[in-house]
Amino acid sequence: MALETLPPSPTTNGHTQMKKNDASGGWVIQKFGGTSVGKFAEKIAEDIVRAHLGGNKIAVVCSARSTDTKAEGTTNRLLRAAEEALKPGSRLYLDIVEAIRESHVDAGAELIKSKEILDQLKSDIETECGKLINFLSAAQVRNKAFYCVELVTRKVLNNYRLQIIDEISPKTKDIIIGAGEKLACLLMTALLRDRGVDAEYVNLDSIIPSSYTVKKGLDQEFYDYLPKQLAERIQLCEDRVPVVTGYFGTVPGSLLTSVGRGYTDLCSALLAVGLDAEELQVWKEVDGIFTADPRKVPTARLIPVITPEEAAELTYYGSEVIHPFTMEQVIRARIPIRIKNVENPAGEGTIIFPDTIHRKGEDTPTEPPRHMRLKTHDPLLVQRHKRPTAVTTKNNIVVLNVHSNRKSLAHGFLAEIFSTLDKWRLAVDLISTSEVHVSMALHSEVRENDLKEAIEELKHYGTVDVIRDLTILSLVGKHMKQMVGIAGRMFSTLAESNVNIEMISQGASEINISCVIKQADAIRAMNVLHTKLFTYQDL
Ligand SMILES: Nc1ncnc2c1ncn2[C@@H]1O[C@H](COP(=O)(O)OP(=O)(O)O)[C@@H](O)[C@H]1O
Ligand SMILES: N[C@@H](CC(=O)OP(=O)(O)O)C(=O)O
Repeated sequence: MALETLPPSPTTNGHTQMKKNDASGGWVIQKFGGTSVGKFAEKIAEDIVRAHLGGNKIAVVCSARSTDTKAEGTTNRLLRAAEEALKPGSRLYLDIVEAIRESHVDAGAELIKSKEILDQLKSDIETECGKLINFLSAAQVRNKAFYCVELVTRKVLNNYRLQIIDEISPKTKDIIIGAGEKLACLLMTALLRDRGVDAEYVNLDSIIPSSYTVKKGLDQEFYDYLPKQLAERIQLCEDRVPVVTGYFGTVPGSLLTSVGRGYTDLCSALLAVGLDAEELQVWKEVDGIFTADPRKVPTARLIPVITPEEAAELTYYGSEVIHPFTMEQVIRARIPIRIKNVENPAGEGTIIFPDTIHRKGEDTPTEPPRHMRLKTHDPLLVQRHKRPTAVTTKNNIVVLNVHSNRKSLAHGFLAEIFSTLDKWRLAVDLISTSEVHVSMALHSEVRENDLKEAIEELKHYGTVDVIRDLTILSLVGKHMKQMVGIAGRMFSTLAESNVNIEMISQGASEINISCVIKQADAIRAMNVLHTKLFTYQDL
């Protein structure tokens, strides 16, 4: 019998009464990232989920486990297994799945005291890993068959240059990575039950029926549809705590290509909307959003409240605390998002919610969150001092400078440049232009080959020079548009510290001033700006 259907045991691990999810308060969604599930599962079960029951109804969303870094986590291992399964004859994917199986069984054995629950968990892990191996083996067979057809076709066409398909289809990859969230949630459900919480495993892999189609990408229709589906599924849990796989099936266009890594944040956001939650809590290993990356700037301070626009700018410019798609739907539904630390559950964290001040282009200011009882000293009502909100850096930047050969008019020049970038699927992070000159900063983690091809093509329109090993340094803050001279202070501070500036750009949003500097200067520059521009008495 799978955990999904196992009846709660009334005497589990000495807990005579299983805690129910029957509080009168509204829903709070608690999303836990992979490294938190990997390192602090017990703390999550006891000090966070169990401790919150009683006041609110809780829904838990988990990512795939990472015991050390995300790079070494289950999702990356699964992606490696998928690559291996592509190679005809390779059996390495079996070793990878075995290592994943073993790490989940070991974690269960270490954490779970009830033999009955542990045995059940082990059997569920075996089943899940068995399904995964079958799927990977089938993908390998399919690939071999495709390879044979290619061989025949190319021979017919007199082309003997053979290629093995070197990329697994995005949909197949989605199904493979989904196993990571399923295993993490099976473990978390078992652990919660072991600690006296009546929990139910909720596997979302078929929440989107295969018949569901969208016209183009993940549009608003999809964002309205999925929360309803999720809410319906959660209602079936009645008064058990749902432990939901942050993986939500094969979405139109594929999860990895349409949403990308970090998709479990989006899942929790849509669940919050579907359940009309009081709050979405994203639990991490940092106290919230800081004025700068606390690993790089020791004097960085926690920001109590931040607007979604500011959080989005920080996310795009190197401080990715939550997935950029998380905010829009939740804020639309007037649900606050709170970033909290699993290692410090008592901390207030950072609340992401719009302030009630008019923004340019908007007639009506946003209303405060419906469920928050605002107090007069509430930070949402307190005007912050006029200083930037945060400073951030994004490394591995390459700058392309294109000087026009004046064979086309200025508007044609820009159109040609952008169609080249579009053709090679290159996204520009920052741009600065004059009629005959364009400087563009791109993230260099793009496919090196695409970048090379694009550069060759850009040479048709002018001379191109390429500068590598750069960093985008950005000041972000909603108050900056009223701060006369802030850009001047930013650049003079950098100049005084001998930081050379390669390129400057002020975002259209007016809440971001960015420049490009050498990567070797990045940490020093960020610390200098933080010291000089982030103290109240200074401005
Ligand atoms: N402004 C910022 N505020 C908070 N964290 C930041 C900021 N900029 C960068 N970071 C980094 O983002 C990371 C996010 O938290 P964590 O949960 O540990 O990472 P992950 O989601 O990658 O597992 C932290 O390690 C922190 O150093
Ligand atoms: N496990 C997935 C999804 C995710 O959201 O991860 P995390 O919450 O650990 O960032 C990934 O690594 O992409």
